[in-house]
Amino acid sequence: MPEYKTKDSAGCDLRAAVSEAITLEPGKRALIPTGLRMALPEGYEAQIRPRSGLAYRNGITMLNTPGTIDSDYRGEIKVLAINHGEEAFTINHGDRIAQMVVSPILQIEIQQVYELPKTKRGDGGFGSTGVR
Ligand SMILES: O=c1ccn([C@H]2C[C@H](O)[C@@H](COP(=O)(O)OP(=O)(O)OP(=O)(O)O)O2)c(=O)[nH]1
Repeated sequence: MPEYKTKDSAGCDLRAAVSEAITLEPGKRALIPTGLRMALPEGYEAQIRPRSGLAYRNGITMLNTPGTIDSDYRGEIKVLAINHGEEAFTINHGDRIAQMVVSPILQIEIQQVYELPKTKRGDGGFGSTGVR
């Protein structure tokens, strides 16, 4: 059983738990099992994120990044990997394919209102402030 801890780094690595190697052709995606199930305390979530080295070198990221693991989820944690690179990439059993970060969440209740407080930005977004 590999160790999963976050003492010296923000995320703990997630390893592929596959009976057979999976080859991701360019542009293709796959759900990769990790063999992990967990019970997060209420008020926490886990995020599944890419490893930057795999992203940089091989174009392997998570399609839904950050994937959300709910505190009431008891199923196997899976990684939705996608190959954005130009070459096929093979994932073998035990490979570190992603990382997981656990963080507290704010539990909120959304209220419907007819007016919002004014700000300088207002409706501006999506590049409204330019690049310089
Ligand atoms: O990368 C991921 C994302 C999600 N999950 C699992 C845990 C999570 O708690 C559950 C549901 O995820 P999400 O809420 O993102 O999916 P949804 O499409 O909204 O499905 P649901 O209707 O089941 O909430 O799927 C994973 O194992 N890996």
